[in-house]
Amino acid sequence: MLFLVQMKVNPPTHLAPDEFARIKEEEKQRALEIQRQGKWPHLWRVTGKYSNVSVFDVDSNQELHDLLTSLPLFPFMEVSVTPMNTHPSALSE
Ligand SMILES: O=C(O)CC1=CCC(=O)O1
Repeated sequence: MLFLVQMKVNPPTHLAPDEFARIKEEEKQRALEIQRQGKWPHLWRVTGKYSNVSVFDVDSNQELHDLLTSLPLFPFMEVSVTPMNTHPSALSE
């Protein structure tokens, strides 16, 4: 199942900068782990914004929820999820 996921990061104001830097490094390592598992095939920065556009390839809504909530930055992000189907006019999936 493919999902378009958009994540907007809202950096916390109550954390010291080095603490937030540590969380961002943990986020990177967790994101790399999920990508290596083949569950996160696309991750793009939205130009000019602290935001990304991603595609997740998972087996269920629950699996996507579990992956997203496992991200260390999850408490500091607004996340929107759009389920996707193959388009009938698409040349390839
Ligand atoms: O910086 C972001 O867009 C948030 C994020 C998601 C995965 C990652 O490594 O950073």
